[in-house]
Amino acid sequence: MMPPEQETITGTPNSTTTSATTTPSPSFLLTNVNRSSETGSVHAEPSCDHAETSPTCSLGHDHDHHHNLVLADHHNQSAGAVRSSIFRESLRPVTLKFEDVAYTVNLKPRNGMNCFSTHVPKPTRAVLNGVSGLVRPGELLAMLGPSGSGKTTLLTALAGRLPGKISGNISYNGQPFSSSMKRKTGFVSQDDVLYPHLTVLETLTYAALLRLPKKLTREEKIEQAELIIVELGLTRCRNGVVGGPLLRGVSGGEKKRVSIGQEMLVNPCLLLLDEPTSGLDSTTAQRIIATLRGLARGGRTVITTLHQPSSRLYRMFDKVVVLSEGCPIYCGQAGRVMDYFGSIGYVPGFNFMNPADFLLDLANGIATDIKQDDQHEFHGRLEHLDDQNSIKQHLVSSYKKNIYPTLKAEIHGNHKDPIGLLFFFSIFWGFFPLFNAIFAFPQERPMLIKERSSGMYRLSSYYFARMAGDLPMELVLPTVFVTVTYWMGGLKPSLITFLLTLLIILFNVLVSQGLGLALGAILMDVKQATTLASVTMLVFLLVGGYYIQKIPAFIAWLKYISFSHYCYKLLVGVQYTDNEFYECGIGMHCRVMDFPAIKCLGLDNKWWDVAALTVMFVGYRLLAYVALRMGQPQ
Ligand SMILES: Nc1ncnc2c1ncn2[C@@H]1O[C@H](COP(=O)(O)OP(=O)(O)OP(=O)(O)O)[C@@H](O)[C@H]1O
Repeated sequence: MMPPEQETITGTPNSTTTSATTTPSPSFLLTNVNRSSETGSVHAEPSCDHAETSPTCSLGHDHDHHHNLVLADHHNQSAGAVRSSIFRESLRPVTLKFEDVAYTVNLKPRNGMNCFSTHVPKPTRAVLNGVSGLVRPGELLAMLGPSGSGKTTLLTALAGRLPGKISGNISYNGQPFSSSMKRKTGFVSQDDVLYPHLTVLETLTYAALLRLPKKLTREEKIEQAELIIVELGLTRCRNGVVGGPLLRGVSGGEKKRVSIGQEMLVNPCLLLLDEPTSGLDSTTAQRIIATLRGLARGGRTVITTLHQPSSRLYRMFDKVVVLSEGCPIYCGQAGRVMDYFGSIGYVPGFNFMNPADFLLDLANGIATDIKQDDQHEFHGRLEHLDDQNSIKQHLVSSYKKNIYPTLKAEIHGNHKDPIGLLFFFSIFWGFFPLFNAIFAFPQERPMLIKERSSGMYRLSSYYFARMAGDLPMELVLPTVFVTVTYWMGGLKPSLITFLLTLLIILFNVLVSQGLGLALGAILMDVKQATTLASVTMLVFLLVGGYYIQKIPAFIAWLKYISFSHYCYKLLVGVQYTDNEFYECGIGMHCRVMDFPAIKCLGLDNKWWDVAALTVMFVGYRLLAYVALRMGQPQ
């Protein structure tokens, strides 16, 4: 059972296996958590509103990486500050999925070919061939590949700007490209399209005046342009002319940032950039990628093509797609490429090789080194080791075999979400005793009247008998469900975790039953009680914390009276301990309790949750009893 796609973001820094929604469930950690908890370095500070999250991770012995993150964080913070002041319109997160994208172009017939002949097929060329991927809000995806591998074509297709017929599926929050999506998409082309005679300030101001919605005043639009200048570090050259081939103007990096600024003005949810760092020195390139990462961390979906990023740049990407002659050879977490290619027999020629160089070599069919253990098999498989085409073919077929099925399942959301399933079953299983209990008192009116005349209301012996009768079922079925759920999730919980999970679900069942008794006793009308119970359960479910994490303030208090909320908190709480870590980036390990979707829940006081459930367990029954004593059963 998956939650529906949500607008709220409580993203994760590492989400290969996260849900296909914009809200990764805590289940993501169950398969990624480092149970040994030996990892030294930890980060902190994820926020419940990922849109403003700025994770600061201290890293395992990696100075460069640390430097990158500090730089990125600086940008994140400034990006966050500017966003909060200028972008009053909320950002709508976009999850972009593309599956089996293929694009073929017709080539001009060669001289001598008879164009009018119906027998000679028109020459065509497959520019893209079965490219798939998934990018969530908060993620920065880089497309890598040699020149002519199809990066720009794919980027243009994702921006909804590619003419001609594209086969495959491209969806934006599950919908095809639309005019409203177009308004939310920013596209920065490889060549900066700017007026050379305008200054940086004029360029951005005019763009703001022309592109921002009419409801903003002129002053507000100008203010936004000014803020973009600050955010992109263009203050020093704000009055310099942009320049062009015949007019010396600002530097290439500054020009590129002006182009990005033009798109940022409209606060795009989806930002696509074609080679934003081409021709720039590595520091400027790093600054631009850090800005993009900051924009992504602010809740945007950012995709960029790059030619040859340095290893420092590479480490800033969340995901990469690697293309070789239009075919994908890798799509997934940037930090896992070495592991993946190592697993299929390709290792870099020397230690500490830039992963981007390694990937580009592979995409060109150049395998610098092949693992000793795989040599034999490899020689058998390929006729000539230096045959670049064979290497490419092998990489493409390995992708199809190893990556594509998982990616496809992720795109379709067919992944396992054990906590979600447990929560769903606990709620689902709570419905039966709830509605069962509703009938207990209204159906017993005659007996209750009799009891009343004798001066003693009991909680119905009939009810007790039935509860006892139902108990085996109510115990056995949750046990089966919990076992099946863990089994389906591929997890092997400890016996304690398993028993605690079971206990929580049973507790939830009993509280649910108490609510049914109370409603039945208060209303003494099955129809009314059933309706009220359905509405109450729905509200409790929605504010429980699984489906919606950022509940509007005016109804947020409802979670305190929702037993589903406490049940969910405890269910999540028993799966993890305080000193567990998960991999939240390359070489980074974060505390599980700091995972945004978990931190939002606040699992620090589990005993309070148990106490709240106990109060409800007793309270509902007490309420039922009082209602029976005070009520007037006729
Ligand atoms: N409309 C078209 N007609 C003919 N060929 C095309 C067309 N569109 C793309 N191609 C070809 O498809 C291939 C991929 O082009 P694309 O611009 O996507 O590559 P790229 O990976 O972005 O290259 P670069 O890194 O050099 O920008 C190129 O060989 C290009 O010539």
